[in-house]
Amino acid sequence: EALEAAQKRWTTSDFDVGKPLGRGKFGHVYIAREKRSNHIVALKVLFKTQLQQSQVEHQLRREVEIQSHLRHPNILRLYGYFYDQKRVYLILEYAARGELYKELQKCKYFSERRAATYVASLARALIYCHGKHVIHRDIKPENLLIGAQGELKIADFGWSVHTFNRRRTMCGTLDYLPPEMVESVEHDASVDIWSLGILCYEFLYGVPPFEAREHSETYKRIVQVDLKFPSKPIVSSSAKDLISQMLVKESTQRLALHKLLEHPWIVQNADPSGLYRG
Ligand SMILES: Cc1cc(Cn2cc(-c3c(Cl)cnc4nc(-c5cn(C)nc5C)[nH]c34)cn2)no1
Repeated sequence: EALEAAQKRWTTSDFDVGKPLGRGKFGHVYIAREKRSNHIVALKVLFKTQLQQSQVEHQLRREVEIQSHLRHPNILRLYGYFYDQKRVYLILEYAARGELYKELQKCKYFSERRAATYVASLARALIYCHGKHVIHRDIKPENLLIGAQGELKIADFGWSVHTFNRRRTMCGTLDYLPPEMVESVEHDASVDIWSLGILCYEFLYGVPPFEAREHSETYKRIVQVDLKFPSKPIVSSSAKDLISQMLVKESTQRLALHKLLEHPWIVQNADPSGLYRG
């Protein structure tokens, strides 16, 4: 429809802009309606001055380039972008049930069925991305949104890269980084498998596995893969087995994503539709 029209020159007058949905480091996200199609979108407004100060323009260009070409039910669509004197605008898919991390904070931790359903849909989205030589590199609750049917949407490809130009820069919060990125050595698509393992642990226990008061402590626990499972909440040994196969220091030994989808814990707990209806 109108939003898909390739290379249309968008301006703010094409939209009725509504309330702010959230704020990030470089700007805000508003709910908006595209006037011609009445399509509801999320309009991400970023300030050029702040982007320039943090030298992230190249990252933003990559985010737009990568996300605009990805088409998957568990990846937030980026329909287009435009800019004016002071701001850059990203026209994004609106996720009607908001941010996953708020849902996780509210529930403290998820049931095994809900966690497995989310992990399976993220694995399918990552298989799709890796098939296009894209690694996300920043899979964490803050970058996940929930669609109208309860489906998970990966957002914010600000740290994603095309694997042929692998970078060594540090990125994202420490908690989710695998050993090879914390030690800033070469990394590949298996970094997303590590982060998905961290996410699965946090879905089930409410905290990431290597959390510590000091950065230096978290760093040590990651490189030593100091993985411990608390006695509470009670979690099945099958779930622990899956997590233990993903959080492996040697990146080539991590469970492959297509193997994850065949793991008994996923097969027995994930809803095949990828929708968690509660
Ligand atoms: C700048 C900046 C802010 C953020 C974080 N952020 C993302 C959203 C967002 C997006 Cl991109 C798409 N759909 C959304 N739907 C919601 C939402 C829906 N409900 C009922 N409540 C909320 C909140 N937020 C969405 C907002 N902020 N990233 O960069």
